[in-house]
Amino acid sequence: MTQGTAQVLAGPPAAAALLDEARRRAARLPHPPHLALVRVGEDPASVSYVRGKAKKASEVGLSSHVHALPGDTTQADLLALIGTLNADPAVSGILVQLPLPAHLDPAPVLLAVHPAKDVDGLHPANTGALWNAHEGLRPCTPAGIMALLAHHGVPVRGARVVVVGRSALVGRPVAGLLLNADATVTLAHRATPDLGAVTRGADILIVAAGQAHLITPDMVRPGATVVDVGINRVPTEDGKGRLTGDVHPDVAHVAGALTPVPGGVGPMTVAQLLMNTVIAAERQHAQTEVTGELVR
Ligand SMILES: Nc1nc2c(c(=O)[nH]1)N[C@@H](CN(C=O)c1ccc(C(=O)N[C@@H](CCC(=O)O)C(=O)O)cc1)CN2
Repeated sequence: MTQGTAQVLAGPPAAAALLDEARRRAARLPHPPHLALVRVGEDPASVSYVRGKAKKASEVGLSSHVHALPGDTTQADLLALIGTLNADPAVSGILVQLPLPAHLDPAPVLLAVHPAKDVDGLHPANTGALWNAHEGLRPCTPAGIMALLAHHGVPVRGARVVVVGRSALVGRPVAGLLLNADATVTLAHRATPDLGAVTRGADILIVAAGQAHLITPDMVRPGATVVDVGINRVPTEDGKGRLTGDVHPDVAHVAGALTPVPGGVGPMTVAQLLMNTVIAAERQHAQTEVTGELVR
């Protein structure tokens, strides 16, 4: 098979729409929202993602600062920086780029971020709010997936959705968002027996398993919408490597619609982060107007 037939659910136009909204809303605030980007060490992917976030922030009228800490930073020093950023009224949002170096424990770090500044939506106060359908900040890639589906007119309400992958960053929260949107959700993972039998039941299949080409055409219901969250770098003959998703390219011959990799979900992650920063700034502005301080 050489040519795809599925509709391409492109990320850039959906991300541009989200960024336009972030720009419009940021301009209505008394001060530009400020995003603190915390990176520990020099992991090349993290360096590139954080640089991209800062660049996009300035494009939509947000200020940002990259706090680049050395790779041997201690847990105590990282927590101290987060404490300083929490207490700084000029900081609207804090993002700690993941993964952290192996000697650091991410759980206490994510717990230390003030929930009102947690623009990554990973603090338990925000994940709990998500699961209870209460107001809170939502994780960027999952919220970005919802925005991508909405932008391309894919209805979620009443759909049978299968999510493959149960990570805290994508699988679990996207399942929660889909439930809140009245989808019927199945959460599958590497221990799910006969994964294909489960995925073939999906009207919408969301794959965030971190395994290149895990999903093959025989695992997809004809006409289904497939969202590929995987970003896997595979070797090429020229040694440069190439990005590929968790979904085999031949799935394009079976699916009704498919997100590409690159150029699908990835750009939504950054756009949603900036939208979250604007939402956080709006809520902080509204709260300090009433109470004079930010209440946890
Ligand atoms: N604290 C967080 N850490 C990480 C998150 C996150 O949401 N919060 N997500 C990922 C990495 N990530 C953002 O941080 C991210 C991944 C991919 C893209 C993206 O636009 N990808 C492009 C391809 C980029 C390339 O060529 O390498 C695409 O898919 O088109 C943006 C952000 C892990 N860490």
